Amino acid sequence: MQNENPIRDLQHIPAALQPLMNALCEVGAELAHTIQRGPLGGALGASVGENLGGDTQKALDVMADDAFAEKLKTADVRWYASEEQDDVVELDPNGTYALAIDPLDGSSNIDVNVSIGTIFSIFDAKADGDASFLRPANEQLGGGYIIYGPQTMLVVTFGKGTQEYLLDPDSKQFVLVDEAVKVPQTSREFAINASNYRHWPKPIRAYIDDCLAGEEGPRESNFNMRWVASLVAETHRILTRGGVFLYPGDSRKGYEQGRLRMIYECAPIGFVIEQAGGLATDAQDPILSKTADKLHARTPFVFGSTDKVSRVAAYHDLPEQEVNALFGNRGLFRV
Ligand SMILES: O=P(O)(O)OC[C@H]1O[C@](O)(COP(=O)(O)O)[C@@H](O)[C@@H]1O
Ligand SMILES: [Mg+2]
Ligand SMILES: [Mg+2]
Repeated sequence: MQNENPIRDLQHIPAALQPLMNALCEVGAELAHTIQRGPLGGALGASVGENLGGDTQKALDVMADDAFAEKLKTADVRWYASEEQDDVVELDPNGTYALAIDPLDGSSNIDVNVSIGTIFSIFDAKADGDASFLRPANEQLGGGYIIYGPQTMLVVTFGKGTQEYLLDPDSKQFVLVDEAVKVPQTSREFAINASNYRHWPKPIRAYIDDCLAGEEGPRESNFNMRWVASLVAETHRILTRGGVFLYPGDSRKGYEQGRLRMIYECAPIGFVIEQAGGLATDAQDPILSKTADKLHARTPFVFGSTDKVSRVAAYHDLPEQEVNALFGNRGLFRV
């Protein structure tokens, strides 16, 4: 499948970034096809190694990484930083851009036919590879993701709102379907891996306790819970119907800063969410104000509808006796 322009509607994409975006989408469309063929194309979920973050690499992780790195060599990209590579790789010494990527997000869902994705972040290239990425997230030129689900979609921002494109299975082109995506502000859903409850910091436990207490608790309202275990799928749901996502730091060894990686997961998702009118933090401070201190650095991550993300931050400012109080006594948050 070859299309001269994998993206049909280019009007929201800065001209200089169009070759890069077309390259990303060309590989994205090919990956969507590979994923749809599933086991007919080989054992996509087979374990093939381990990356620097200690995660098992699946065949599709490596396949996706190879495909993006190869295609981006001819798309004006100088520096390539991938979840699946230990160090920054130089693709084109004359390239203008630095691209960070999670080639395949939600790897644990490959074999279970649940939505997975690709997350990417674009900076202008500096002379040094590492320095091109170890900088404030608010210097991103663009950020977004491709979700491979029942529909394959591109969601991206270049700092002027968030746009959404659908891969048309007939024309095999990404077609603009929403030029100003907005995070709904009214929602009663939260997403967190609740199996880690006992490891969470107290303010996170208190926030979730109060959601679980429902109508009888200080929120005086019932909540619903979701956990897909694909960051792209959680993001897409929150962009569509609001809510809040939390992956906090916790007391497990290696999880002090949570699980998600700053440069190629949290920074671009935070950019997309903020441009859609939501908020993204490290549980307290804006994610876009943060700078990673190393390529694969992790960070706690909370994002979604503004009031909910602000409330999570506010729980961190509660006096000790309020955080420890049973929900019925957490007076500050009644109503
Ligand atoms: O298995 P856990 O701890 O619930 O973590 C799930 C999270 O891990 C991730 O799968 C990490 O991404 P990768 O699959 O790219 O490593 C996220 O998509 C997801 O939000
Ligand atoms: Mg990921
Ligand atoms: Mg990944």
